[in-house]
Amino acid sequence: MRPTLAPFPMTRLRRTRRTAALRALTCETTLSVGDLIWPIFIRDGEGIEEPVPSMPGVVRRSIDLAVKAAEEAAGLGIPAICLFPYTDPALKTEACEEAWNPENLSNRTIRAIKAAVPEIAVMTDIALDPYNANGHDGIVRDGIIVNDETVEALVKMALAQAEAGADILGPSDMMDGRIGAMRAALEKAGHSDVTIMSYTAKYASAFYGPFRDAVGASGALKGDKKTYQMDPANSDEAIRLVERDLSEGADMIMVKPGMPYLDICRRVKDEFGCPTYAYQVSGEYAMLMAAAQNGWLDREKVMMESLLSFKRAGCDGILTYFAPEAAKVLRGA
Ligand SMILES: NCc1[nH]cc(CCC(=O)O)c1CC(=O)O
Repeated sequence: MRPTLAPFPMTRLRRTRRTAALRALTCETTLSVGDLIWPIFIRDGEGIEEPVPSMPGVVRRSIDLAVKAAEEAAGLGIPAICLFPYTDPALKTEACEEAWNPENLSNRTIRAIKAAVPEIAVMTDIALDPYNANGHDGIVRDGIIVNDETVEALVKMALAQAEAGADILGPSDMMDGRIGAMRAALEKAGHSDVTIMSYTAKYASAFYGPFRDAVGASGALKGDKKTYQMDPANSDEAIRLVERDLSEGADMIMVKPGMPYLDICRRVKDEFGCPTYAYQVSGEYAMLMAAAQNGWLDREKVMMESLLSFKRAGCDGILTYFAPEAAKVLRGA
C-alpha cells in the first residue's frame, strides 16, 4: 500500500491529530482486554503468595490462590491464564518423570481452576525445565540435549495436561517434531479440541532471567539453551519454523521475547496471517517496573504503550504479567 499525498500545504498531516475526536477517528490499532493472556507462577502449599524479587508485583501462588487469581482474571474479562510451576527441587530428576505425573502441581491447578472458573481458558507450558535436575527443556544425555526422546516425554506431558482439562497447550521446548507428535497423540486420545499455541520463534534470550528465578530453574541450569532456542540474529529461520509448526498442526503461533522481536511478529503475521501472539517476558516486565519504581518512567503509560506496540506489529494477543493491571486500565476501573 502506497499513500497518495498532495503536496504541502494541501496536505497537512497534523490536521487529523488536532483534537481527541479526530485522533480517535484515525486510530489504527486498539488494545482490548480480550487480547490478554496472564502468566502466573504456582507453588505448593495453601494460602501462600510469595513475592518474586526480580519481578516487583508478581507472586508465586498456592493452588487455592491461583484459583482466586483465575476468578479475578475472569471477572476482568481476561480470556486466558497461563500456568508456570515452581517445582520442589526434590522432585527434579534427570528423566523428568514429574513432568507427566497426572497429580503434579500444574495438573492439580488446571483441574482446580477448571472446576471453579470453567469459562477461563487455561494455558500450560510444555518443556521439561521445571522438572529437570539440570534445568534444561530437554533430556540431557552425555551433555547433549536429545531431541526424539525429549519429544516422547513432551507428548506424555501434553496428554496429562489435556486430560486435566487444559484448553491451550504451550510447547515452549523448541525440539524438532514436537507439534506433529503432540497433535497425533491428542487426536488418538480423543482430545481433538485441545488447541496448541506453539512457542515457535523462541529465542535464546537473556530476557528470561527473572522467570528462571521465579520457577527456581536458575540454579539448576548448566550452560545455555542455544542448541534449541533461536539465535537472536535470525529472522528467516523464524519463518521456516512457523511454516513447519503450522503444517504439523499448531493452531496459534508465538514469538518470544516480545518487544525486542516486534519485527518477527510483523513478518509472521504478514507471511502466514495465522493467529499470532507475543510473550512480553519476565525481563521486559522487570525492566519497565525497575524504571517505574525509580520514577524514571510512568508505569501505566509505558505498560499500555508497550502492549499496544504488539497489536500494531500484527499480534492477536499478548502474554503479559501486566494483564490484570492493563485490564483494569482498559475497563476504566
Ligand atoms: N521453557 C520454559 C519457559 N517458558 C517460558 C519461559 C520464559 C518466560 C519469561 O521470561 O517470562 C521459559 C524460560 C526459558 O526458556 O528458559
